[in-house]
Amino acid sequence: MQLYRDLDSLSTEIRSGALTIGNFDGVHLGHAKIAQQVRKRADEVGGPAVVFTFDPHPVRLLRPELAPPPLTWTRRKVELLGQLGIDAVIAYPTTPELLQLTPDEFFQQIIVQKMAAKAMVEGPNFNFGKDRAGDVQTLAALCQKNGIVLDIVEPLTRPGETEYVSSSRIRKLIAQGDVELACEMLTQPYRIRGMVTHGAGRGAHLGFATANLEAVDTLVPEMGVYAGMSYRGDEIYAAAINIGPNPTFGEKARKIEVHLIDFQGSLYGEPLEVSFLSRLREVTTFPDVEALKNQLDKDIQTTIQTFQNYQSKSSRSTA
Ligand SMILES: Cc1cc2nc3c(=O)[nH]c(=O)nc-3n(C[C@H](O)[C@H](O)[C@H](O)COP(=O)(O)O)c2cc1C
Ligand SMILES: Nc1ncnc2c1ncn2[C@@H]1O[C@H](COP(=O)(O)OP(=O)(O)O)[C@@H](O)[C@H]1O
Repeated sequence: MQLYRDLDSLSTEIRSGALTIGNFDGVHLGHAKIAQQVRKRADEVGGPAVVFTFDPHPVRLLRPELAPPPLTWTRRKVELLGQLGIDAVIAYPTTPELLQLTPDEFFQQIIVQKMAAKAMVEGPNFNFGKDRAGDVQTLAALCQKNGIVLDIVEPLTRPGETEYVSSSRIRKLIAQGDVELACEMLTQPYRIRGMVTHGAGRGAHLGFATANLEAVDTLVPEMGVYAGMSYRGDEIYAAAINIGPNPTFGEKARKIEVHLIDFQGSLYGEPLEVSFLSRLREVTTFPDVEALKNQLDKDIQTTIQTFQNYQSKSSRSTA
């Protein structure tokens, strides 16, 4: 899997393939449906399967106050799209000049000249060019004129639901703490990353050392205690996560704390990734430290169980 950040250094392997343009934030099941069609068309035309995405999202430049926190950082998006059979991702720098291109100019300069696309795949609500003036009808006409195959893939709806799976819907679920339902709509459990910094130095004494995460650049779930996993390089640990203050100790600041089960050692200064499987409970004020420790014991047991269930479910689905 290749990540490109401009179109000048594009190797020829990136040209003449099947292309989709979009934000792909979170990489959910609807995105997977599009990626599958891109893969199929790429094989038919004998070229690469390519995702073209803007980095940062245009809304971040045009209306920063409206830009929601993203669900994925670029490298993670690339990783997830790679798992769906995509060969290359272009994370194109969003510049004011680029946003000035009319739909026609964008199509000619990017899709035809730079990418030489042979096939395109989009959803029905695709817009492109200055002021989002181009839509799927515009795109269909341009593709036809240039001999490019175009598929419009219907948005994915889960069985029994009417609202389709979307990044904004998943964003809402995570902001409310419903990481479990979000997980069912994503191709992988929701993940954040951060750097481990020093906290109050209490955790180890309690018998539950917690890595405090800072510099998280994507959406942080609602406050609460969660069961999940933590990734330290190639190592994976079951992890009990606390997002919130430490009211038992009179601390009001929101922290993101991760206890890695069966890990010993130092994590200070390291990057750490954490994913969320389920929300266990609210952050509570305990009458004393003993009561907190008893509850932490229970949280850890539930986390181990949740982790094991997840692992056996994912090994069944890949078997
Ligand atoms: C899984 C988990 C759940 C927690 N739940 C609570 C809680 O409900 N109430 C609370 O006051 N602190 C809770 N804590 C936070 C501990 O109070 C905190 O980890 C401890 O004070 C250590 O802080 P330090 O890392 O700054 O030293 C929780 C921590 C973990 C790992
Ligand atoms: N199982 C573990 N989970 C999380 N952190 C651990 C673990 N074992 C050791 N550590 C280390 O201990 C630190 C946390 O200890 P703690 O006493 O809670 O201090 P702090 O308040 O500085 O976070 C982590 O940042 C990490 O370097």
